[in-house]
Amino acid sequence: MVGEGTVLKGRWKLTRKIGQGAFGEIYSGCDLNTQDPVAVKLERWDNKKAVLKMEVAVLKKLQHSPFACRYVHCGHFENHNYLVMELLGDNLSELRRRRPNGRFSLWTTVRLGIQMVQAVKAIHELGYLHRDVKPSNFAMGLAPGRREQCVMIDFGLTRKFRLPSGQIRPARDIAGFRGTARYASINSHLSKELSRRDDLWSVLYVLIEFLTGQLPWRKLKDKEEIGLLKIHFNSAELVRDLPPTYLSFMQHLQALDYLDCPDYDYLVQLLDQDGKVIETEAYDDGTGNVRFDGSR
Ligand SMILES: Nc1ncnc2c1ncn2[C@@H]1O[C@H](COP(=O)(O)OP(=O)(O)OP(=O)(O)O)[C@@H](O)[C@H]1O
Repeated sequence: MVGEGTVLKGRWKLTRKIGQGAFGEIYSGCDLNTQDPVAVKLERWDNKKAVLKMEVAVLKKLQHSPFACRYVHCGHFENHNYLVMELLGDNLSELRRRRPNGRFSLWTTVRLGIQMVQAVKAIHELGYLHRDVKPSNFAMGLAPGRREQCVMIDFGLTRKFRLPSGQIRPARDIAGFRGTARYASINSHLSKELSRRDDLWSVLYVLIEFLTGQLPWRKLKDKEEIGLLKIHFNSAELVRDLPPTYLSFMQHLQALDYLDCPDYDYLVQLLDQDGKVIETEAYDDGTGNVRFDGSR
């Protein structure tokens, strides 16, 4: 049995189970050689939806990016494949739920939003779509110097959108739903082939939830009903109570076709404008005490 207390390859000790996903289990642990904290993701060999090998491949390619979890090691042990990586802090879903009214401040949302767009840009530049952008797939760094870093995790649903020639893969007529119902794009609900714009639709839904504490379809369980409500709200109404930035963000995504490359820098600039306004207010207000944890 692999579980708490197990030592993988005489080096990585599993200390505590910290996550249970559809495809595997996550443990916090320790590198017995260096005493560094680590996280270990385990996947059983008999899992029909084995994805860890692909996840490792994408993670290794993303190591140049500060928005990716640091890769440590991978291997197999007693009927399991495993991935050893940097131990991160709480994921953004847990952090939001702990805030009053389940909301982050505009300041925190701006900081997180900019990093999420940059993380998505980094994976797209490699030729992959993430296809499951959601708050629990981002976590804050724990290591010194990484504490304000928002890190993308879980590459189990990624898909290459470029051919070796560099061209975009032709869209399949029916691709099926991919992602998580609350945050998936309308295209995913319509079973359309996903492209770069769709990861950013998920970012937009996440940011709306961060700011308002909810999405209009939060109470629905049925994927089809959620899709219909997203279509109903595919208008300015969705971002009615938010800074104008969010309407511009949405309009940029609405204008993108399957093949189009999103203007990531424009989206970052939009979010940054709100950040600048808040900084000015913080200065005027004499506090200068802006924090990253949603306390403003
Ligand atoms: N490196 C890490 N450090 C700390 N916690 C992590 C790490 N990787 C994952 N987790 C935690 O475990 C949870 C599940 O991880 P992950 O999404 O990679 O697994 P999964 O099996 O693909 O899950 P799901 O089916 O929910 O997408 C994350 O939401 C996060 O809270």
